[in-house]
Amino acid sequence: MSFTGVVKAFGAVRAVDVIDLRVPRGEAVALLGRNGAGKSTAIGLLLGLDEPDSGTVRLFGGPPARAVTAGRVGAMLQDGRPIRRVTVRELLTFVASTYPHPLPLAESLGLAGLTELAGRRVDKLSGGQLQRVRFAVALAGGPELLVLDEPTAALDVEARRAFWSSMRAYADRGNTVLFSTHYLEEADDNADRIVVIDHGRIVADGTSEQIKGSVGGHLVCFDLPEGFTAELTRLPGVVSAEVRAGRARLRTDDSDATVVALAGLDAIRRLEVAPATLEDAFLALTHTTRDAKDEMKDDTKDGL
Ligand SMILES: Nc1ncnc2c1ncn2[C@@H]1O[C@H](COP(=O)(O)OP(=O)(O)OP(=O)(O)O)[C@@H](O)[C@H]1O
Repeated sequence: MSFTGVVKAFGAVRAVDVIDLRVPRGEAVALLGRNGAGKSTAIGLLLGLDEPDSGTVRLFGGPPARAVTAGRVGAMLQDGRPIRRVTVRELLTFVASTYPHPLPLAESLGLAGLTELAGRRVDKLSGGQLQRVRFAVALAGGPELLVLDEPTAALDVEARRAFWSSMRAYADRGNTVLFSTHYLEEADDNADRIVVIDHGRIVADGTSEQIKGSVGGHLVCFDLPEGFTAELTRLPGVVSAEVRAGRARLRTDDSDATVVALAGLDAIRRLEVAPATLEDAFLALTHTTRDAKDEMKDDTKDGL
């Protein structure tokens, strides 16, 4: 799957603002971004639901519509109302019949945790159960690429855990999975690779460890001593620093060197060293780009 120089605007909003991305077969990729970052738009382009203004999207070497028509892609999108008066089994049997190489019904029911609910009417299910039906519909055709837009949004803890274990089992068969989520720990636990989008652009792309490392792999926190004058961002390893209520929070890619330097400055007060979480990295990445953009806008305003 590939995006090359892809742009998609809605009026003045550049929802996707030059994306280049290549995903090889068999990878499980998480797409992260704040509300309105451009995830759903990118997914729509990938599925051929929308055309880019410029650039190209390719699926299995051809246009998305060809791969979708050939039944090679399964998608679980955010909306989609249930069809009335059919049972889960009837719905999945029908969907599977439209694909050339569907999964056996028992398998899609099992993977989605719906075996017990097969005889129930789709329009009588709870929100979380319906979400599992959407997952089963996405799997029914036995797709080589599974695209999931916020797949766990309505699921309770247990259903969520079961969902990820099924997703991983499906990816382990050599299938590609692309999912968006706002639950960062889910991306951390379940993706081989994480792509962070902000304002329609890719701001980070790598394994969870690489992304955490790119913004400083550890956080070093300490109370600033009276009269401390050293410039925090010049300390060894420090990538960024902030001070709140007299307490310094340093992001560092070499916490040992940072702590040794602080000791040399006799600055150790209530010291804490912790590995950065994906959430720390995400906030650092998305705030930086927003602030940079806002500053640019302000500069432009000043210039006018
Ligand atoms: N059909 C549309 N018409 C006009 N603007 C749109 C349309 N679809 C998306 N947008 C705008 O494009 C931007 C990206 O939206 P998109 O839905 O891709 O974000 P997202 O990352 O999926 O957000 P969320 O996490 O909230 O689902 C937003 O500013 C949104 O308002």
